[in-house]
Amino acid sequence: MSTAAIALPAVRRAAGTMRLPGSKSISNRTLLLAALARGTTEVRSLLQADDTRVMLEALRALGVGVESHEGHYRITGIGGAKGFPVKAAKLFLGNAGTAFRPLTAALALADGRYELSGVPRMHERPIGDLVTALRQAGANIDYRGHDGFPPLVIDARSPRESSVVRVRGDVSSQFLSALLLAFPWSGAGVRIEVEGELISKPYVELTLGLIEQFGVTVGREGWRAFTIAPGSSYASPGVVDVEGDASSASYFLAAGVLGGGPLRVEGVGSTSRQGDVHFADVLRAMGGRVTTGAHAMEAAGSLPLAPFDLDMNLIPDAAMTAAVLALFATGPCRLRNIASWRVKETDRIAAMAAELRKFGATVEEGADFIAVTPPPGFLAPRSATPAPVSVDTYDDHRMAMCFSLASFGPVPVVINDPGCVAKTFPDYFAQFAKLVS
Ligand SMILES: O=C(O)C1=C[C@@H](OP(=O)(O)O)[C@@H](O)[C@H](O)C1
Ligand SMILES: C=C(OP(=O)(O)O)C(=O)O
Repeated sequence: MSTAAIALPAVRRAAGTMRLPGSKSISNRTLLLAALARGTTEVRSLLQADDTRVMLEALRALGVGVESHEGHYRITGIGGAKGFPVKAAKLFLGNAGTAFRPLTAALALADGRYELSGVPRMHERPIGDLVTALRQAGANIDYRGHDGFPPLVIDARSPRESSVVRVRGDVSSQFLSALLLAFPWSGAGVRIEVEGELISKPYVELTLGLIEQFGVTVGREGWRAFTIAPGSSYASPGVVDVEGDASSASYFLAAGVLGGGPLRVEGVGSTSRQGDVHFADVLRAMGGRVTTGAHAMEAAGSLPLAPFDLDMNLIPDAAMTAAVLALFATGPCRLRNIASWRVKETDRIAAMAAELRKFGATVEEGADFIAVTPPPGFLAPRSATPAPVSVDTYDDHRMAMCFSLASFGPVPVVINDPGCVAKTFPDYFAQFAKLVS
């Protein structure tokens, strides 16, 4: 169900401090690892949003012990067991890639019958490369709708000795992350070979770092192959503090640059493995001033912004923020190597192009790039009664969040269905309103 549109007031200034919500990627990885580990894990500062809610509900439905108290969670792992306590379940996973892909891998190595489905868009997001890889390890997975896409039915794994699994890495890094997360739990040794150029590499580093925190070291040959020793198993580290979400930080850091600053985000900084902390470099390339402490970042700047032409493959989520910033640049900007945008919450290349054009930008799109020539006059002062631009959000939280930055321009902005931010940042618009004027 869609939510009532928000009319954003014209803003000029952005300054202040905000605490970031927990990282989506770390939250869902930690929940699954805690569920698979021996022992109890206390998870602090977990992201409270749709993507983590579906993961928590799925784990509960599978019989994993989940207790919550004042925003902290205690997960009692299933440890040495090679299956989940509940042997048959239907799991609804919304549009959460970080729940759907890793749970598919874990359940494919288990011993029950599970049906996994999501929202209609999730049923258009590819999963075939992961299923193909898991079948090499004896997984019994059937497609309920179209081949290569959810929904899926997973039955108990057939024992198979093959210890090499090949997975394509050029559609989503989540397939490789899913295999890396699940195999140590199965206890079977495996060598995972990556075919094609792996995209979104920092997310795999994040996976490896968290696996290590749960006591398993993965052997690796660069980005081409990863090995998990037979007899591996996860052990709870006791407590995990989830750091702030670096992708969510991108909107506020960008606001700090557009609106003077200083705007400080707390919860993520230079100690983070999240690739999107490097969005700071993109802001610097556009003329912004960004400083990075161990667990906080601060941005300041002024208009106009310098044009950019950048490969965004390592930061596909924060890259959407950069695309909207192109409206404020003094010349054409180009975002390259972003083919994965086409298979995310919506076709983000098409959606971004359509909405930027509403502001008068000239946009060229290709299979894996978007080029934006800013609209003439976008940096001019607001005229007396400009007509508002109504932004469609395509049930994509990032479309809603990044287009809030257009309110620094010369026209009023209306964001349609702003409630879609619930996927990763339910109170985004309230936080944004507190920091801009
Ligand atoms: O592993 C993860 O946590 C994620 C990986 C990325 O997806 P792709 O690997 O499909 O680019 C990213 O866009 C997504 O928001 C989260
Ligand atoms: C691509 C995204 O989500 P998912 O984890 O569902 O892939 C995203 O949050 O931008």
